[in-house]
Amino acid sequence: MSPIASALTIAGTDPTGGAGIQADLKSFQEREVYGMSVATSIVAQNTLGVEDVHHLPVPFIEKQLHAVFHDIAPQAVKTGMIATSEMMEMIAMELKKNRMPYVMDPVMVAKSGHSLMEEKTRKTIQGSLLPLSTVVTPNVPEAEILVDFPIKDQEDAKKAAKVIVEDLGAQAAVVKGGHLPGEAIDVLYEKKEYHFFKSPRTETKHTHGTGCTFSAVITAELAKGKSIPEAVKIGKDFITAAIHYTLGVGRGNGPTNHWGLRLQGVPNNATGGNDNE
Ligand SMILES: Nc1ncnc2c1ncn2[C@@H]1O[C@H](COP(=O)(O)OP(=O)(O)O)[C@@H](O)[C@H]1O
Ligand SMILES: Cc1ncc(COP(=O)(O)OP(=O)(O)O)c(N)n1
Repeated sequence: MSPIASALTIAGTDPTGGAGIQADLKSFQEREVYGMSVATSIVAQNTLGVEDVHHLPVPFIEKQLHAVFHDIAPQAVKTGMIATSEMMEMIAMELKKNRMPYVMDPVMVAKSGHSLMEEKTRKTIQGSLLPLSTVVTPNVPEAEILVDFPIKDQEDAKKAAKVIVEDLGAQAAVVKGGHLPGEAIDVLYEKKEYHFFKSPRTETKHTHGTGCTFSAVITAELAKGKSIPEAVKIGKDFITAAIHYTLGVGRGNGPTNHWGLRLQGVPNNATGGNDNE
C-alpha cells in the first residue's frame, strides 16, 4: 500500500470555513491528502468581513509545529496568514529544520480590506520565508508589494513573477490574475520558463478564500509528488470549478465550493452547488 500523502497548513482561521486553515483542510481532503493544520491567528470573520484578530503567542505556535513534526511528517507544507515578523522568523527556522516542498501564500489583506499582516512584516517575508519557498502564490496587490512596482497587465505579471524568482529567491512564482481585467490568467515562472493558466472569468462576488484554496491544492499535489506546473494546473482547474459551482452561502462575499471539481460532468449538479452559467 502506497504511503498516505500528508500536507500541513500554517495559517489563520476562518470560523465560516471559507478561508484559512478551514479552507485548506477541505482542499487537502478533496485531493485525498491527509491534512494537518497549525493555527497562527484566531480570526473572528465571516463573508461580510473581519471583526477581530487574536494572534497566538509565538511559543505556542512553535509547540503546535513540534506536535506535528514529532509525530506525522508532512510531505508538503503551506503558509497562509502570518501576521507578525516574530511568527515569520520562528516558522522560517522550523522550515529550515524540516525541508520539504513549501508553498507560500503571502496573505496580506483580506478581500474585505482588513489587514492580515503587519506593515513591517511585509519586508520581513523577503528575508525569511520567501527564499525557502518552492512556489509563491501572490495575487496582484501582494505581488506589487513584493516587487515594489505596479502590475497592470500580463506583461507586468510576467516581470513580477521573474523578479520574485530571480531576485527574491523563490524556486517558482505564480502571479494570480484574479485582480486583473478579462479572463482569469495566472502566470507561473519556473526554471526560466513561463507557463500560463487561463480560465473564463466567472462573474460572482463569492470568491472568499480563493487564494487559500488555490495554494492548498498546489500543496496537496506537491505532497503527492507532482511537478510544480502539474500542481499549479490542478490548482487552477480546482479553483475554477470551486468558483463556478458557487454555493451561494453567506450575506457577503461567499466561500467557494470545495467539491466543485467533482460536479463537472455530473448531470444537474446532483450533489449541490449552483451552476454559475
Ligand atoms: N471571478 C473569477 N473567475 C474565475 N477564476 C477566478 C476569478 N477570480 C479569481 N480567479 C482565479 O482564482 C485564483 C485566485 O486568484 P486571485 O483572486 O487573484 O487571488 P486571491 O484570491 O489571493 O486574491 C486564481 O487562479 C485566479 O485566476
Ligand atoms: C485566515 C485568513 N486567511 C486568508 C484570508 C484571505 O481570504 P480572502 O479575504 O477571501 O482573500 P483572498 O486572498 O482569498 O482573495 C482570510 N480572509 N482569512
